[in-house]
Amino acid sequence: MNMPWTLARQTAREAAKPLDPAELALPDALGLALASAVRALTSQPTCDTSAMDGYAVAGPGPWTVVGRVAAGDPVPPVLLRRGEAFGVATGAPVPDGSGSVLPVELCSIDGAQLRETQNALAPDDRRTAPTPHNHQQPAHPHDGPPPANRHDHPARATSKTPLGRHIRRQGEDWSAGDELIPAGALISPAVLGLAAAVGHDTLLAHRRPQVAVIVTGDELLHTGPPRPGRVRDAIGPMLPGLLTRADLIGTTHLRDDPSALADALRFDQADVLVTCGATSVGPADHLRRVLTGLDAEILVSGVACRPGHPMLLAVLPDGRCVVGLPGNPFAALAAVLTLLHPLLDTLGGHTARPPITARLSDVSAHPRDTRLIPVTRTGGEAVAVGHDRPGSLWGAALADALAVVPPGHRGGEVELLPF
Ligand SMILES: Nc1nc2c(c(=O)[nH]1)N[C@H]1C(S)=C(S)[C@@H](COP(=O)(O)OP(=O)(O)OC[C@H]3O[C@@H](n4cnc5c(N)ncnc54)[C@H](O)[C@@H]3O)O[C@H]1N2
Ligand code: MOO
Repeated sequence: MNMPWTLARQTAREAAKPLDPAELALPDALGLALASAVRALTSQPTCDTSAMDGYAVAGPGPWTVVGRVAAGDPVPPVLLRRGEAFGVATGAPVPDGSGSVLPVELCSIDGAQLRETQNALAPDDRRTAPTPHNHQQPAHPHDGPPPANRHDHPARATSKTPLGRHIRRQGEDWSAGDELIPAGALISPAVLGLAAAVGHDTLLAHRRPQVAVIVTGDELLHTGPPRPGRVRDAIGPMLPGLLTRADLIGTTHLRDDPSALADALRFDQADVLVTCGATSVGPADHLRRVLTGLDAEILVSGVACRPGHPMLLAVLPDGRCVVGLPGNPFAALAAVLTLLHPLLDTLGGHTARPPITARLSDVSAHPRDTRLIPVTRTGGEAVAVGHDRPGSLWGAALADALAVVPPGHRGGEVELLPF
């Protein structure tokens, strides 16, 4: 009895536990899943900071320039008073008492005398340091309103910087201890950059699953054109690009020989063994018998879907998983998306991918089985590309996803499995 498609996918997702986490240098964590949340080690900015090259000013102009601070300098140990200005670089700390920053192109300097050449400051920006009771919100054009109560810099708690134009307020992006990215999230290039920005040198990430592939079949060729009785292996070349959340540590090509298959399945360096072919009931289809001989627990033995119904998922006594892909290449792709991807996501500690959906019309559903149909997607519409016989990857090669068409579906939204 074939298992319903949604249950098969859920079973694959729950077939294993996430692999052990390790503390990894940032570059080594790319593409893995976070085993613990990324938290900020400091506030950002760590102090009130200029967003422009120019002059921090206090009160209305003209102003007298009393000093200069560059990016990389500590907070200037001065309190800016009405009528005073301080040269600042983008990213440099502004002195206490700064009302706003006047961009260098909007002012003129004559000796130490600074004037606005255009009306760069809003009336509110010409203020001096407020008391904590009339503390203003920042008006930096690139930033939204800051969260409340972000003044956590102990040394500056009594003389808070006035918050004016082009001043990025201490802690306006985040405070020390804030959770920025949850556990289970994919460590993308931007996550690495963010982790570095908040002070991390390493991240705790789940180990990437190690996958070994076993391609079986007396009839398979690995070079040159197919001919009567012989077919080119299409699954071996397809698989590496589908293993984006795993390491492919080896590919073995076997004749249809049960003892060779059993030996290959004893390879203990892999967390997951992916077999290709031998899932069916023909005389050379040994996979189920071999797994039984190895005392494997077969969790999924056939799925109510087209193509790919003989697909299989088993767990060996030592916890390694076996995913059996049917020999027909498009059926093998369907099995990768149904069983292998959810299993690898779980082993790698990734949270479930949010479902992607699109409207799909003009396809006929099957009365009992889920159909997996190659589609292209434009906006919210999916269009079937055809050429979807189980032995042919033509349709899949033209597509960017498989649409999941449940039994009896009468049109409307369907889930898409991108690849
Ligand atoms: N009596 C039945 N026969 C079959 C059934 C069934 O229910 N009852 N199911 C059919 C379906 S559906 C599929 S899918 C296949 C699955 O077969 P196997 O997993 O056992 O694979 P093979 O028999 O070895 O090969 C099937 C087919 O695919 C070609 N093949 C195999 N490996 C590759 C490869 N790496 N690259 C390209 N093509 C490959 C092979 O030459 C065969 O043509 O069983 C049906 N039969
Ligand atoms: O799974 Mo088979 O026909 O669906 O290739």
